[in-house]
Amino acid sequence: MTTATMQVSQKDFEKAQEQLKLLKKDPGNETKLKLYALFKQATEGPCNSPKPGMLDFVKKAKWDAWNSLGNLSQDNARQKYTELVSSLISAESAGQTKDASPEESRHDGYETIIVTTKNNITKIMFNRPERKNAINHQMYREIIKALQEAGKDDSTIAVITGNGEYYTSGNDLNNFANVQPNDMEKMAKDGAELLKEFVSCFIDFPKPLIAVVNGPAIGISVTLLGLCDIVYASDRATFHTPFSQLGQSPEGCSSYLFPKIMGLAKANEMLLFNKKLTAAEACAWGLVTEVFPDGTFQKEVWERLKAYASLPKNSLAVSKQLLRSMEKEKLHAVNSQECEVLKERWLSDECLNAIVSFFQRKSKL
Ligand SMILES: CCCCC/C=C/CC(=O)SCCNC(=O)CCNC(=O)[C@H](O)C(C)(C)COP(=O)(O)OP(=O)(O)OC[C@H]1O[C@@H](n2cnc3c(N)ncnc32)[C@H](O)[C@@H]1OP(=O)(O)O
Repeated sequence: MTTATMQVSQKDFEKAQEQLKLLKKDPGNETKLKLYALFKQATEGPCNSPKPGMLDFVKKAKWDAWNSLGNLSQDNARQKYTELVSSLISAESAGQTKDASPEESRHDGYETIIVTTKNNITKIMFNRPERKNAINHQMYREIIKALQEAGKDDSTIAVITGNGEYYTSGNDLNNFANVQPNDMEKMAKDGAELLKEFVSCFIDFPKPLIAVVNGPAIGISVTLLGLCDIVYASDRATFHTPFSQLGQSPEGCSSYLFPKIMGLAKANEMLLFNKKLTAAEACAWGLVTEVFPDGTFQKEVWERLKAYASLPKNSLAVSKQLLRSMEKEKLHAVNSQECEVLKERWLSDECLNAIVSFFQRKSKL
């Protein structure tokens, strides 16, 4: 194609301006700035107005966009403007013929969790409903992998939830079963390392992380809520950290975060004395953001999350990181210390007796 045939007439340029007014969807600020700059260049030539002050954000963004076109000729600017409008019109009419809502894509390679992405949300769902979503070693590792991937994918937010009746019943007590006496120390050491890595992923997660607590939550699944950015709960959910009952000790940075969230007196009732909270209590104590009736829980929460996930992704990520950065070092230190204490706890008679008792069907929470 020669330059002559590529050239756009004044009439085409004017037609493009009319077509632009017919767009149904806002093309977004970046595209609007590009259109503005090309229009100015096409009609007035290279940027000739004085640079606005730093605090005049809108004028400065417009000026920057126009100025960035340098000495682009008016003909070329008209051409680019017309092409841009035409691509927006085509994209919109293609979008109208397709299903408006994007498909949910399922991520491969997971057995104990289901990982999907839709509407800029990556959802990580505990998926052992027949075991009340108890977290075995494989599930810890798969959640680590899923969080690492979600941290880097295109999603704006990530959500953790449970499949079925429970959110999760916490650590799978089978993680401690069938260990030969000679292997006990290794079991405790490996367990502490895995736990430390697992909790670190929550501390370091770079985007908003939201817990959608669909039912009862026990143990580590409750402590981790302190590391989530928002916690939505069904009114059927309960929150139970039975550490002393199990001869264990708090993890998930709860020994530091729970007193900050709910005050020391309340945290002590949960973390020392096994107090199980209703969803309403957990909300009043600051652990839960909002409680929804179970009948409308999924609909209300996902509608809200869809709206949140359409907010500017980078702004959300940097803001989350800013909020977390103040505490990050401290949280990693707390995590290390909690894992060290638990390593000893798992070798204690108090813990072993509680586990034997569970498997002999003598105790249930
Ligand atoms: C790397 C290691 C890191 C370790 C980090 C440490 C974390 C600490 C914690 O998370 S502490 C919390 C530990 N969790 C528990 O103690 C819960 C134990 N489970 C129960 O008390 C009950 O199962 C229940 C109250 C959750 C549910 O009771 P219900 O009667 O409604 O249902 P069942 O008991 O019949 O459950 C169905 C089957 O699922 C098995 N199961 C449920 N939860 C767990 C679990 N956490 N660990 C192991 N197994 C669990 C239950 O045994 C049933 O199995 P069965 O059908 O074979 O009998």
